[in-house]
Amino acid sequence: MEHALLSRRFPTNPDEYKLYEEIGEGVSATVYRALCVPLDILVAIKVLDLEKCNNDLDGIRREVQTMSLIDHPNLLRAYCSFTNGHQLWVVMPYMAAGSALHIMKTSFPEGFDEPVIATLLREVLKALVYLHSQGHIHRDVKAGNILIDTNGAVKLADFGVSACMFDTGNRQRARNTFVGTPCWMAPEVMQQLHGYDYKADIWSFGITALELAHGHAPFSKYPPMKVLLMTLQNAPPGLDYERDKRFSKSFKDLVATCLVKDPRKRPPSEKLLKHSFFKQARSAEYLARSILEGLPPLGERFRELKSKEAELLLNNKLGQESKEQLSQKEYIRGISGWNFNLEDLKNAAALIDSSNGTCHLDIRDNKVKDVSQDAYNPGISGHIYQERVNHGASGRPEEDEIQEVEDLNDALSTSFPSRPLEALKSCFDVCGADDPDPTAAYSGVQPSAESVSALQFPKIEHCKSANCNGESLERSVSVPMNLGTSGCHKHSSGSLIPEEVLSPYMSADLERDEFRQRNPSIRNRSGPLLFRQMKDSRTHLSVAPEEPSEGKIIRRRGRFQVTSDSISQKVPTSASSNSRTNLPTGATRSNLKPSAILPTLQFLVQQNTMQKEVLSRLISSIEETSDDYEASTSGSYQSSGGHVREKELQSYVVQLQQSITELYEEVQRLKLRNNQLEQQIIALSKNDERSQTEDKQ
Ligand SMILES: Nc1ncnc2c1ncn2[C@@H]1O[C@H](COP(=O)(O)OP(=O)(O)OP(=O)(O)O)[C@@H](O)[C@H]1O
Repeated sequence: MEHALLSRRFPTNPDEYKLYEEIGEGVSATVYRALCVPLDILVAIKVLDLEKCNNDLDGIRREVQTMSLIDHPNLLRAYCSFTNGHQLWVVMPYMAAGSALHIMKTSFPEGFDEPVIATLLREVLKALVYLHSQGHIHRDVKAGNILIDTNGAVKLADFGVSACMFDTGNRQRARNTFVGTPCWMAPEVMQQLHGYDYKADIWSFGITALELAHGHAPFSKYPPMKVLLMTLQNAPPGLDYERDKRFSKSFKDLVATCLVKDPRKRPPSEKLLKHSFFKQARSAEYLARSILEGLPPLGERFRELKSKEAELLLNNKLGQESKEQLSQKEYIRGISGWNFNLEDLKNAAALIDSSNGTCHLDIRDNKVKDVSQDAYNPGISGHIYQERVNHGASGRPEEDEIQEVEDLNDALSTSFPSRPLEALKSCFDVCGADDPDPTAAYSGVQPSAESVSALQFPKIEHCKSANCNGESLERSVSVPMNLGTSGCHKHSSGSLIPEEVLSPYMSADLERDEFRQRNPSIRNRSGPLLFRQMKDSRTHLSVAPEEPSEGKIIRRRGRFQVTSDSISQKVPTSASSNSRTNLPTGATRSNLKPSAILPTLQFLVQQNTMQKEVLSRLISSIEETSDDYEASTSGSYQSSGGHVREKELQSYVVQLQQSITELYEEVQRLKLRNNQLEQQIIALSKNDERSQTEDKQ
């Protein structure tokens, strides 16, 4: 039936469609229920405003061609698409029950029962297995993109034309809207250091599992900046043993398996599908019976949701918490978190007018609205997501030891992110406003009237690795000068440990640094933020010295790349995976004497102590700074001098935060190395003892 429909010729003339009510809204599009008049078939039409997307139609067309090869029952595929004036219309099957998110908002605010979740997730996972086997990354897995038909059929939606356009165009110039929270975004995508691959979908899948279990995604009540920091710095979210008693052990295990920060440790989708959790998945009929019965029509539900939102905006008071409110609101709209960029965050920050406590939010169409302080839905927003260590990571001594620093960071991120630009730079490797704009030559593309045929729905993204002129922002450490870090005069760019000591153990880093020195203009800008900025640098894509160790690119097609599935077969680059790589150059197990390694070890221990001192200085410095800051903001400190001081303090706090992040990483790295060295020494001592005994005999 479905194939028969897909093969029918859907008209590409807008006059042959009758638009009914609105049934959904995304970042850049509005979705309508509609009738295809000549075929007498109900459809959904996604209408994108091309004028708002500084778009690259050729790029879209190429992608669309690639996507047309995709065909799976769990992926929502478009019937056709065409331009109508400055709009792009995408005609697709009408999924009458709407998204899992909408269903939850209407009838299951606390989330679904486990068999329902298992059924939904199994279908989504089948779609991911297919996509990944084709070398694609969906990149936008979330409850808002799980669409359900009245018969209980489940399809993963959102081919992300909007995102494609944004990713390949210069979105900042085109829109002044703030886009979503990064709740579903994998840490490696946020970091933008080594690119990402299909394992990013596994993370989003884990977050979606939590979303379906609780009715909202982890951190959904927080502003984007905080979500970024929490995702990067805290232990991964998970199902709590106590609070989530209603869920089985296997569900908890599934979530824990997906939400591992190291993408290499996440299972591929194919393996995940074999997880025991999916044994409880049931049929489409079961789904229809258990969650769709009695649901009001989609359009009605959507209207209700919108009016609730409007009511909330009108009724609530304004104030400090409005940042959380923003995030919650965007979440409710089911907005994608993968499309935000620096400019958006700047705009969002600018809209938070801290002077009078009023917050204006421009979500779409440049409409300025009042946003209130109180939470949208006490049931949701009052439910702060408890961070917890949900699997093997738990109780890691390193984490305990740096908890202080994390807490400090957390406190910082709670208190200052009204101007997140600088702080964002520590999380992302992004072009700031000052960066040369590679798309500046863009002169406004007028969409041609020709049809973009056979659009496909899954938002598909490849691992991007591109370059951008400009100073590298990544890994920059800037310890404030007044901290008096006696042993650590090297305040910028990387390790606090002298290179000659570290170099034998850091060959990968060193190679990367060397590469950078040889190619000063080249930065790793992989991921969506990069691609957006670097569409004209595609020739550099193949130069991938910093390509992730996994998901090796096998071939590229347009903006897609095919990655290797057999991650496990790859040579791990982590220090722990091959102790030999950690030995000093030229040393092997057979000829290394403990005495040769001891000085290095002692030096590392010394460095560790030094860094602890630096950390405690940082902590006290930040405490002083916070006091200053509070004093300056709480009093009648309104003069322009005060403003300048405030700015100085903010950038100082940002510097401190960057330093903490770097130091934290450094300490962890050192600890790992120390452990390895210790183990090597123990092993070598044993060897020595054994050979001495043998010699004696
Ligand atoms: N084919 C469809 N049938 C029924 N409802 C749909 C259909 N397509 C989209 N919707 C509804 O419209 C909403 C918005 O869809 P859209 O794909 O534009 O946005 P999104 O994925 O939430 O956002 P983004 O564009 O940021 O990824 C969906 O969450 C869903 O509820």
